[in-house]
Amino acid sequence: MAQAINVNSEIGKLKSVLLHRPGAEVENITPDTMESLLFDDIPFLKIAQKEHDFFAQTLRDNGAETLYIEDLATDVFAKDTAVKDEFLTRFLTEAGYKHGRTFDSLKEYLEGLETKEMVDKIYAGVRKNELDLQRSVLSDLAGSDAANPFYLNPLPNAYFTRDPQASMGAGMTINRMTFAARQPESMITEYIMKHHERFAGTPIWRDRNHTTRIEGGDELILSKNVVAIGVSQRTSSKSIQALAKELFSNPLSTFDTVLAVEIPHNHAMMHLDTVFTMINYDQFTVFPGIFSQDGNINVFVLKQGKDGEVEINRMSDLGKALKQVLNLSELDLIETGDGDPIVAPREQWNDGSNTLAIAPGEIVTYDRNYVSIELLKQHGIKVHEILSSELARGRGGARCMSQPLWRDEI
Ligand SMILES: NC(=[NH2+])NCCC[C@H](N)C(=O)O
Repeated sequence: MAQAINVNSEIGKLKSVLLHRPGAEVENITPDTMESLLFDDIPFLKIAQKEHDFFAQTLRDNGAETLYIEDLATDVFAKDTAVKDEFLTRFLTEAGYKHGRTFDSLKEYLEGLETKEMVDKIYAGVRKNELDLQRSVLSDLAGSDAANPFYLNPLPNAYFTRDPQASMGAGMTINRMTFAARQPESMITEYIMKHHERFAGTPIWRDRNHTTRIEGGDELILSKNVVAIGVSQRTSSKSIQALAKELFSNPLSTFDTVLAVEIPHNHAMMHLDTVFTMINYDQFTVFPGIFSQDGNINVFVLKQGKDGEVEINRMSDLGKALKQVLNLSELDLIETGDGDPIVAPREQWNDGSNTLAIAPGEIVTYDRNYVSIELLKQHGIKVHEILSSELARGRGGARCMSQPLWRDEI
């Protein structure tokens, strides 16, 4: 069985990447649902798609195969109706439907679609006016359920393929997402990893069947041995400790160190990769707002201890911790917005730190963050600028919108 995933760094030449093209789900956001759907505005889909296509073409032009998760899901469900049936049953159950009239009608509706159309509908959501269902129970007539125009909510965050899963070495984590708006996304990943022949035999370091949460924006592969994970609004320390234990004990894993980095818990900095990314052997982007007045930050170095336990060493200097775990004598922390008190928060908000390295010292990032871009160039980084006016309204950048499947070794 060929190895499907190989991600042992953040900077190795990007050869294969998982994407999702924004679809109808993005225009199924309303002002009332924007916040619960984790968006800060409603993108204009046509432009968001053009921008995403430009992003994907930039990756292809620089040697990466672009795989779309909706196509992989279609492959799986078109090939095996029993798997499709099981998926729909679990998907509807997780959406809160018990077996009965609505459950049966929804399942029949989705099963009646061509498979690709069904997958698009799973992402887009199912509106109540798509089914002619008699509403005979009170919850259909009054209260929050009645007010919701959807039987199945849209999944507008799906184009941020970084988060519901995380490639790590030769394996993957399939993530228990924090908010209900995104939890269904990783079920699609689960079915692809389980049933798509391309991923047969891929080790799963942690699956989504947990109560403690973790999201891929917090999971950075700093080297073959070191993973950095954010303690953030979206990832709990319990998940990090459990994943570290798995990585240290699983014979298929090469990881022996986890760097847990505690960042502010808020929407703007929801994941570690919104404030910190690795862009070269010894160069990183960093948003200065994650440090205290005296430049400190909570960093915990987790290593294999005695009897399978995890040993934890606390540090307060990110640079020192990175030098220690990566065996670097020097390093270059490049500040978002050149550290300016106005520019830095503005460009961090629009993902100026959320860069995607496609090779050592070569990144893709949103064109709008021109102060950060200028500074990166001054530090010798090759920058590919991508369009961002509509995509950025989802509060994610180039790293958020990509899940590497294969990177060349560095
Ligand atoms: N890796 C990232 N920074 N992902 C950004 C995801 C943005 C998305 N609206 C959310 O709140 O989940």
